[in-house]
Amino acid sequence: MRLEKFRGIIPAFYACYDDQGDISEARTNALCDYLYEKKVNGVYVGGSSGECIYQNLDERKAVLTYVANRLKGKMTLIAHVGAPSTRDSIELAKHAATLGYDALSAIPPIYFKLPDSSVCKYWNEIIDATPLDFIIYNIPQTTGYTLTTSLFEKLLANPKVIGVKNSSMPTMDIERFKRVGGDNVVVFNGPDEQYVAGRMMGADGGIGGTYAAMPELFLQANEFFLQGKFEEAKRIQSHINDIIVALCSQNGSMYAVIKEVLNRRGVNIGSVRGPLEGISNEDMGRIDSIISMIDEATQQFCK
Ligand SMILES: CC(=O)N[C@@H]([C@@H](O)[C@H](O)[C@H](O)CO)[C@@H](O)CC(=O)C(=O)O
Repeated sequence: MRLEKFRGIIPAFYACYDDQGDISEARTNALCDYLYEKKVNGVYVGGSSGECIYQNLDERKAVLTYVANRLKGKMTLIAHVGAPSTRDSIELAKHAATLGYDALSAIPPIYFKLPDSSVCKYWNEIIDATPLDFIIYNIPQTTGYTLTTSLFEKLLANPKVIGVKNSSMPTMDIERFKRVGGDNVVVFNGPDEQYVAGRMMGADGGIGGTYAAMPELFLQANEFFLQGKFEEAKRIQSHINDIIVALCSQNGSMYAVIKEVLNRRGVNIGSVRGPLEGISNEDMGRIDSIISMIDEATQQFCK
C-alpha cells in the first residue's frame, strides 16, 4: 500500500524559465496544471530534466516550493535533491520535507570519482536528514557512477530506502534490482526508449524526460502493459521511439525542442539554460512535424 503511489507514469519536471532565463513561478504553475490535466501519476522535480545541475540552491528550493504549492495532494511528488556537496543536498532535502513531498531522490556524488563507501555515506546522510522515503537515482551515463546490486542491497537495510530510479541502459539492471528488492521496493524505468521493455523486466513504472512531451502515449503504453496487450504496447513504443529520435536530432538540446513543442501547445515554459543549446531557426521549422508525429500516434493508439 505504501508503495502504491509510486507506480505508473511520472514525468521528470522541466525547468520553467521566464524570457530572461530566471525561474518563473507562473510558468512552473502552467506546467503543473498541464500535467495534472493529463492525469499523470506524479512528478519528479529538480532532476536531470529539471536542469538541476545549472541552478543554484535558492532556485532549486523555489522550484520545489512552487510545484508543491500547486500539486500537493493531487499527485505523487518526488523531490530530487542531489547536489555537488552533501551539505547542499541535505538543505534541499530538509526543504522538500517541509513542503510535504512524498519522497526524496538523489544522484550519487559527481565530479570526483569517489569509492562506494563515500557514495553510501552521502546517500545515508541525506536519508537521515528527514523522515521521508528515499529513491536512489542510478544514471551512470551522466554521473560516471554505476550502482551495484550489492550496494543497493546494503542501502535497502534502511527502511526509508524504497527503491531506485534506474536510468542505465541495460534492462537487465532493472531485473537485478527488482530481484534484490522484491515487492518491497519500487524500480523505475529511466530510459524512455525502452519503457515497455523495462516494465517487462520488472519496473513498477517510469520516470522520464520525454513523458511530458507526449503523456498520452506513455499512459497508453502503461495501460496496454497492464492489460497484457504486449503487441500493442510494443507498437506504441516504436512510435514513441520515432518521436524521441526526432526530438534528439535537432540542433538544440532535446529539452529545448520539447519546450518548444509545449509552447506550441500553449504551455510556455521558456527555453533551456546554457550550456544546453536552445533551438535554432532551422529547428523552428521542424517542430510542427514532430507535433504531427505525436498527434498521429495519439490518434492511432489513444481512443
Ligand atoms: C540520461 C537521461 O536524461 N535520461 C532521462 C530519460 O528520460 C531520457 O531523457 C529519455 O530516455 C530520452 O533519451 C531520464 O532517465 C532522466 C530523468 O528522468 C530526469 O531526472 O530528468
